[in-house]
Amino acid sequence: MANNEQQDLLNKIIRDDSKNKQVLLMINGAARTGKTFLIKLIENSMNRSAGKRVVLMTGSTGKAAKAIGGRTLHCTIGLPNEKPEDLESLKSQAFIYATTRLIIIDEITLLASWHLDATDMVLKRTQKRTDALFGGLSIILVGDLRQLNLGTRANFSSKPTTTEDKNSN
Ligand SMILES: Nc1ncnc2c1ncn2[C@@H]1O[C@H](COP(=O)(O)OP(=O)(O)OP(=O)(O)O)[C@@H](O)[C@H]1O
Repeated sequence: MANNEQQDLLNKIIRDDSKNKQVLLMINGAARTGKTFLIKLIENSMNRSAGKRVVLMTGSTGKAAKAIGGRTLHCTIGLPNEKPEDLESLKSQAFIYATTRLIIIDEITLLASWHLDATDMVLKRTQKRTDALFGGLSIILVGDLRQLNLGTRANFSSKPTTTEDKNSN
C-alpha cells in the first residue's frame, strides 16, 4: 500500500491526467526511499484506470530500464551514442505507442542535458506538436540528484579534452 506521500502524488498525477493537463514532474530521492515502488504504482494505476497502456517506462541505461520492466530512453527516442554536432539534424522518430500519454524516465542522473533536449525535439516531431514541451506528452523524471558527480560528468564530452580546453575554463 502506498504511504501518504506516495498516495498524494499519485492522486495529483491521476487528477491532472484526467483533465488532460500535461504532467511535468521530477521525483528526486535517495536510495531506498520508494521511487521504484511509486513509479510502478503510477504505471499500474494509470494503465488500469485508462483500460490501456498509457504509461511508457524507460531508463537511462539498460540496467535501469530492466529494473522497472521498461526499455532504454535511447532506443525509445532513437538517441545516438554521441551528441550530434547539430542536434536539429537528428532525424529520429520516437518509438512510442499511439496510446502513450506519460513517459517515465528513471535514473536521470546518468543522462546528459542534450539527451533531454533531443527527447524534447524528437517527441515534438513524433507528436506533431511543436508548441508544447515534449510534444505535449507527460514526463516524469526520476533519480537521486545526490548521485550527480559534476567533476566526473565534465569528462563525458564527446570530443577529447585537451590541456588547452582545460586551461581555457
Ligand atoms: N509504500 C510502501 N509500502 C511497502 N513497501 C514499500 C513502500 N515504498 C517502498 N517500499 C519498499 O521499500 C524498498 C525500497 O523502495 P524502492 O526500491 O522503491 O526504492 P528506490 O528509491 O527506488 O531505491 P533505489 O534508488 O535504490 O532503486 C523496496 O523494498 C520497496 O518495496
